[in-house]
Amino acid sequence: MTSQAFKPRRTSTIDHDPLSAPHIYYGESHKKNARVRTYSAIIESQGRNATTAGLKQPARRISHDEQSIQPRKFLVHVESTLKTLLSREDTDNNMQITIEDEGPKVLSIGTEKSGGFNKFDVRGTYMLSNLLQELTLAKDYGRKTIILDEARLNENPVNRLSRLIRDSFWNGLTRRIDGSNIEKVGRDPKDWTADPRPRIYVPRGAPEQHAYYTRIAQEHPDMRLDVQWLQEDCSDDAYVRDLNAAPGLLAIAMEEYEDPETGKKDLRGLPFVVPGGRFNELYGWDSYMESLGLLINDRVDLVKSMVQHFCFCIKHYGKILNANRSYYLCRSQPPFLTDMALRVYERIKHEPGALDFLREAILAAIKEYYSVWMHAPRLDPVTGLSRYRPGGLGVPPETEASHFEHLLEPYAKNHNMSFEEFVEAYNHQKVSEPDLDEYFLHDRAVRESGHDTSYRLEKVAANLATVDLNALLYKYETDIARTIRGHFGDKLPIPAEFCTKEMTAGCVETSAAWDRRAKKRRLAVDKYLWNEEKGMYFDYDTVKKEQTTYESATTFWPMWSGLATPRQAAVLVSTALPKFEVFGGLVSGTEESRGAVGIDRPNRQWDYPFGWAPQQMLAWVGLQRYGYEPEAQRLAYKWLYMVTKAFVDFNGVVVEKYDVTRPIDPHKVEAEYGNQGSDFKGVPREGFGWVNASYIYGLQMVNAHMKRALGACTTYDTFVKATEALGFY
Ligand SMILES: OC[C@H]1O[C@H](O[C@H]2O[C@H](CO)[C@@H](O)[C@H](O)[C@H]2O)[C@H](O)[C@@H](O)[C@@H]1O
Ligand SMILES: [Ca+2]
Repeated sequence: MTSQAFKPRRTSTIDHDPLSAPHIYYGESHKKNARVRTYSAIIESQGRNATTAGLKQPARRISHDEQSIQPRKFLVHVESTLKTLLSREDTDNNMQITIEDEGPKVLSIGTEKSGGFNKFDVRGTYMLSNLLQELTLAKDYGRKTIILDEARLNENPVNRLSRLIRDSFWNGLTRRIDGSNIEKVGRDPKDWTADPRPRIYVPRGAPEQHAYYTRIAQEHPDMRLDVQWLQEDCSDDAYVRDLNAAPGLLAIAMEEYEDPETGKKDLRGLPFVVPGGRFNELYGWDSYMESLGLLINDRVDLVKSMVQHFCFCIKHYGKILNANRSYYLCRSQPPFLTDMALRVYERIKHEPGALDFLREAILAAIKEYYSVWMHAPRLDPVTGLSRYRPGGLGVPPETEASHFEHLLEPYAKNHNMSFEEFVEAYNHQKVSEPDLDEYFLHDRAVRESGHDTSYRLEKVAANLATVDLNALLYKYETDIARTIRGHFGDKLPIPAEFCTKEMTAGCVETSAAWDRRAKKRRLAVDKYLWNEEKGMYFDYDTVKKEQTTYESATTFWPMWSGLATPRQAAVLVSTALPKFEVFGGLVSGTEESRGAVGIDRPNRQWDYPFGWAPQQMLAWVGLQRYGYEPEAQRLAYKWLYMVTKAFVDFNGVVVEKYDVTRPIDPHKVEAEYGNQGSDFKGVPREGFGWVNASYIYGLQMVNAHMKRALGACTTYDTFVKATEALGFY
């Protein structure tokens, strides 16, 4: 095979940042720098005989540029290199290059300096998968030939992942709901109907949005946008069930803006971040978790608007929704609004309107507190504690079709019906099955808790005063007290639209009442949820009137919210922490609590051996709050190492959850609907919202030594040995 050299038009002194974001690096301005007249094809076919180890030999080298003092750049023809790379290295044909592929793990590509004549070996899974990612991006931008900096291929993985999250993933996950975007965000991978189409439900209190979307639908008939009013009482169980025949988005906050070109005023959706994968809408607690990373990445605008969306939801739907789809209308999620709003306020307090923003959020949180969490059916009047206990009827439609088969098949059989016939009859109360009613009451509560699903909660969730929820409400109470005192002169008048019947006479809130509520909750939590003997918190069954025994990582949430006393915190660290600490950080629950799993008792994704970003982040913050800095850093290191290693070995993967006991491929989780975030072609574009955030947030917690060690993919044990040997710790 012969090789023809390029004659590049310029030397390699391009004035650019080799690690700039893809739209800059591959976008128009960069394009002109890589115009070439000819291209020398990669030598691909030689040396491909199998070795004894079953691996293929690298392609034959021509001339190699092994030595270079200048940062190396390559001159690459995008399409042909992609083709060669995939055919040699992606041996399991999943459009990713991972440690499971059995290719030669080396590809020679032409150097820019030699006009592509001399070759350099790109070696190993990480560099090759980065090459695949870069070529895929270049192709997206319509590039035929590129000059590629080696720095993009061998970049320190910690820097690379942080950079991708900051420059690409957040943008990939950002949505606005308006005419410009409704086709994208209207798409619902969970839609079960025969004719999925963009549909938006607008609450009665937002007529301007109804008029807006009606106009958009008329202007763009090709979108097939269906615009519907919601009825006034939009949480009525039967009404929400009936909407399942035509599922759709629920309208969220919009702003007025002026088109800079035409000078015309119009509405525009406020942006927000979706979790990723099948979750393409605004979620409750995911948004909070995402905000912890977004704020570090200076995306205050996004977090601020997510707070505004939550205020809109409380005003128009009566709660912060599980997510803004019609089938979530009865359901909320773990409440984090006060903390989220206060974090934003800290960043914008010098701006005009900042205090109004905070006031609006605190008023909304107060309304939510009274009317959702301290109200029937979620409030347990005996203990004064709260439960996840949403309304709703029938089988949750958004789950995987097979999720309830095992449970429902026997009922269908008894009624002599097919599975589908039975679900239809049961949902519309044409057959009565009280046991199933009870089952689904708890199932809906499991989903409201965000911990869907887990043997901690199955068949009992709606009766539990959980540690998690009550720790969060304590945070509301203390945040609200502190804010009223510190920002509103200890008197917060409540406008009529935020008043509920539980509010004090004259509708003025003062900090003293909120301090009392917090104190009362702490006493109740100590009485019902704290277990002195076992040295940790447990949920309390308000019907059986006893503590449960399932050991859950939620036991650390009282440290996050400041509910635990310093002594309780010390006991949690010495007694509970060792039960949950594993290879990749904290596991959701202990193996013993989960019990045996098998064909008839499948794995649940919020049980052992799985670990989730929110559990890690809340525990880190809690540990720091009580002065357990080394423990917080250790847990953060373990989690970050696991995420980094999977990212390096599996083509940049970042997923919804991890098997934190599995060192080699922790992202492989086969529970319930599988793992979200792993199914991409060539290049990851989104990661997963809360794991992205945990990565950015975690990196702020670990020290400089740890950060360096993570960049070199050093396990925690090796890191400790090395630093001990050097006398650092
Ligand atoms: O479709 C099944 C369930 O999916 C959601 O739960 C999971 O994803 C959410 C978004 O990332 C997350 O908030 C939750 O903690 C996860 O378990 C949804 O929230 C459930 O309501 C739904 O039934
Ligand atoms: Ca592969």
